[in-house]
Amino acid sequence: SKDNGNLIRVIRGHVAKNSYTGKIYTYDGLYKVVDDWVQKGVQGHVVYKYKLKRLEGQPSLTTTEVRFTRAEAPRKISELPGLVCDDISGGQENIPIPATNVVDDPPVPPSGDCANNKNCSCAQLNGSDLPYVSFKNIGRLVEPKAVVFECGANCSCNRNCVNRTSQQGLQHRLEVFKTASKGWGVRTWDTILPGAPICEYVGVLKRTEEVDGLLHNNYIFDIDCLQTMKGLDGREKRAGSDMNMPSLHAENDSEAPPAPEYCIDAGSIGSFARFINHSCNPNLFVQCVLTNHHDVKLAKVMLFAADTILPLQELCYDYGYVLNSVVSPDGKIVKLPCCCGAPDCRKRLY
Ligand SMILES: C[S@@+](CC[C@H](N)C(=O)[O-])C[C@H]1O[C@@H](n2cnc3c(N)ncnc32)[C@H](O)[C@@H]1O
Repeated sequence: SKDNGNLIRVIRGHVAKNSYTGKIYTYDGLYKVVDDWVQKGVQGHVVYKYKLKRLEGQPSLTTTEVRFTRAEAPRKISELPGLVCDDISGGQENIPIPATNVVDDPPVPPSGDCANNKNCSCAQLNGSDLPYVSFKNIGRLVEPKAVVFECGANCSCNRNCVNRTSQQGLQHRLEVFKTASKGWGVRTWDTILPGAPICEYVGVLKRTEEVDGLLHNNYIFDIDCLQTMKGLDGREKRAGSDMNMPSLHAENDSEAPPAPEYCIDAGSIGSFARFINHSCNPNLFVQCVLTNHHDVKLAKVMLFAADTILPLQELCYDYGYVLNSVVSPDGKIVKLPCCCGAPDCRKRLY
């Protein structure tokens, strides 16, 4: 109960003799013992009880704190009111240390998240603002970028830093399903908001020259930040680019950017991302992301939501092939009809 704003509580247990008249720290502050007595417990045992008065001059208690201190500590981290971080240690401790904030509106996490750190060098590489905003603890990409510079192993922030959005793993419930005309596809069970991260395109990292001419491998993704930036236009402009991308190819600015040197082959090993189909009117877009190094040739390839995607909609992105660019060993152009069904479908993938 409260007495002139100072909490009075009764606790059971033992208090060391020399601190009997002294002060006691509990979950919710500093107390003075104002009374004590002994009772018989229900099973006949002796129970020592102490009446404590919260010392004045401490910050006033909020209702949430009072409720919390009267109950057991919460069993699940996800149920903590005002949860701003699941584990402030970023997985470094054996037991996660959550952080809560029921004071600020909106609640902000303690430092360790670059959202509050104007000195974050990774954040600065992205321009003046962070590439992501946090919404309900999920980062969302504000706008497509040539490349996103995320915090990584060399940064002091923790695993939950908003500038590590692509490293947070799957955020939505998805299903791999058989489509009528495109083989397997992927659809969502949850509403996905624009800019939300979907997944990384995962597979075996290979040199593009190793896979050139492999017509029967449909799961190869070139690591091509130029195309990422400009969509289809990027690759078409490769031959004579006048694009201004100083951060990507400052060394040979006057020359056309080189063809992608590396690709990700999900033909034999990969994640569900390999089942995401092409659409000429996609709801995902491709974004190159750098986390632990700054080599754009080896950027991570991520898929982000381009739109609000409703439950049971199929996820798809633009594969970005240039028409007539796939040629068989005997020199014939290989064509693949598109079944995306978009009103403005280009009718062929390549
Ligand atoms: C990366 S895989 C996607 C998963 C594939 N549907 C499966 O069953 O494994 C790419 C292949 O899927 C098919 N595909 C993807 N999008 C398509 C589309 N819009 N129209 C027709 N086929 C498509 C093509 O065979 C393409 O080579």
